[in-house]
Formats: sequence, structure tokens, C-alpha cells
Amino acid sequence: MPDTIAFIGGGNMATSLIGGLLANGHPSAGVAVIEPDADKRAALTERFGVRAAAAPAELLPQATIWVLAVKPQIMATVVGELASLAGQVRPLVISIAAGVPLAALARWLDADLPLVRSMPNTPALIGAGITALFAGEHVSADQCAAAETVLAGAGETLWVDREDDLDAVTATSGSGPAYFFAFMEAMQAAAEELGLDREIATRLVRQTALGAARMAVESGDSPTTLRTNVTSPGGTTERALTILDEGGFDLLVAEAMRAAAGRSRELAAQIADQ
Ligand SMILES: NC(=O)C1=CN([C@@H]2O[C@H](COP(=O)(O)OP(=O)(O)OC[C@H]3O[C@@H](n4cnc5c(N)ncnc54)[C@H](O)[C@@H]3O)[C@@H](O)[C@H]2O)C=CC1
Ligand SMILES: O=C(O)[C@@H]1CCC=N1
Repeated sequence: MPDTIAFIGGGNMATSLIGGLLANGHPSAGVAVIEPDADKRAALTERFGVRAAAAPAELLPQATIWVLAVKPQIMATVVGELASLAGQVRPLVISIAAGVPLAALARWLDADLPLVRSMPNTPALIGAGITALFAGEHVSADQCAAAETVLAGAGETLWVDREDDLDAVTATSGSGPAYFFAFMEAMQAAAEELGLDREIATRLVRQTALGAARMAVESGDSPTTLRTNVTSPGGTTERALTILDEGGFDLLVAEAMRAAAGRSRELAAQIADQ
């Protein structure tokens, strides 16, 4: 009998994770969602055949795994309201929220429950995501395996040994898809400026991104080797990369990622005060 998995929050990430779970063979009857927005509840039920309710007490008592998928800023309130139910049900609790430390969850839940903190990313929607997980002190090996199963439909999974590493993970893979999309947007705009039709520019950029990503994954070569292979001495790529270098591209990327990790720590600090 598979676990019944309840999602608290039925937004973008929960939708992606539910899609992945069901694609991996988890039965829809074994998934429940607590979501206050009636339209989102209807959409989830229609798309996946899962049960959805506004009131936690309707579905959470039957669920052995709870996935916390609300925004970090409201986590304290949402979890606080679930504390007494959690004490009775004693589920494995998996949080996917950015910048919410396990210590805060433990405090709000007011019980020594097994807690896992994780950081997935939006390619979960197509099963091409990656999730880093960190297990709290009351989590057994079986519960680690169960947590991995919940996230496995979203793509790859890996464990980190230090909870603090999740700030860097968030800055890398959590927010990371947005960096690639921003680069694609900039390339598309530049291609149009160079005179290409929008449709042609879009197709060229999209397939180039896919081809480059697949080469990085499938060729076994490092990004440095792959970049060097494109760059003929005295050619066009060299001229373009020089401009990126002169503009401080690497430094800008590093600064952006430091800012993302910093924001994750800042969220945690704000949460520690709640
Ligand atoms: N969007 C992303 O790329 C990633 C997001 N995350 C984390 O996932 C979490 C959810 O993010 P998204 O899905 O993007 O946000 P979202 O806004 O799409 O989903 C949050 C959902 O929570 C619902 N909600 C509000 N109050 C609630 C309550 N009392 N009980 C139950 N549900 C309630 C909202 O109606 C909404 O549907 C956040 O904590 C975020 O940090 C993690 C990795 C990546
Ligand atoms: O921007 C955010 O805060 C969330 C966490 C990682 C990706 N999106």
C-alpha cells in the first residue's frame, strides 16, 4: 500500500511534483492537496484526479507524508495551524520552501516529527528537475527513501550533509532555471535586433539552448572543453566571448548567485524571528 501524500499548497511547484509522482506510477487516490483557491483545487482534481480540499482536517489525517508547498512568508501561520493535527498523525514532513530552516518548522510544529528540507526546481514539471534534500535528526533510512520517492518523479535527487548548503543549492538549481531563461530572452532580443524574425530568433535560441544543455549532459566533456570547441581562434565566438569577459560576465553571475544565496539566508533570519 503506497503512502498517501498530502500537499499543503497546490501551486506551481506542487502541481509539478504531483505530475511527476503520478507519472512514476503513484496512484492518484494516494495524493491529496490542501489549497484555499477553489479554481486551483478544481484544476488539480480535473488534471490529475487527486483529492483536494480547503480544510486540512478533511484530508491530512489519512496522509503519512505531508509536503509543505506554500510560500516561505506564510509558512509559520500555515504550519502553526497544522501543529496539533501533525502531533496526532505524526507524518513525515517534507518542506520545499526556500529559506525555511528545519529548526523553525520543528518549533512551529511543536513536536519531534521527522522533517526533511528540500529544494526542487521548476523543470520538475517535465521530470527534468533536480532536488537537493537534507534530513533532520528524527528521519529514518526508510523515511529518507520515502522522501526521495516523492521527489524522484520530478527528476534527479541528491542529499546534502549540511542544511546550510541549501542556500547555495537554492542559488544554483532552485533559481537557476530563471538565469538560463533570462539568457535566452536576451539572446532572442539581440537576434531580432540583428534583423531576424521573432519566430526564427525564438526557434534558433530554443534549439541552441537544448542542444548545448544536451551536449553538456551527454558528451562527457566539461563546459570549458565544449566552449573551446565552438571557439575558433580569431573567429566570431571569440569576439562575442571577449565582450562578455570585458563586461564582467563571470563576476556578474557570481554576484547574482551570492545575492540569491544571501536572500535565502535573509528569509531564514526573518523566519527565525517569527
Ligand atoms: N517556484 C520555484 O521555482 C520554486 C519554489 N520553491 C518553493 O516552493 C514553494 C511554493 O512555491 P510556488 O509553488 O512557486 O508558489 P505558488 O504561489 O504557486 O503556490 C503556493 C500555493 O499555496 C497556496 N496557499 C496559500 N495559503 C495556503 C494555506 N493556508 N494552505 C494551503 N495552501 C495555501 C496558494 O493559494 C498557492 O496556490 C515556496 O515555498 C517556494 O520557496 C522551491 C523550489 C523552486
Ligand atoms: O524565487 C524563489 O524564491 C523560489 C525559490 C527557488 C526558486 N524560486
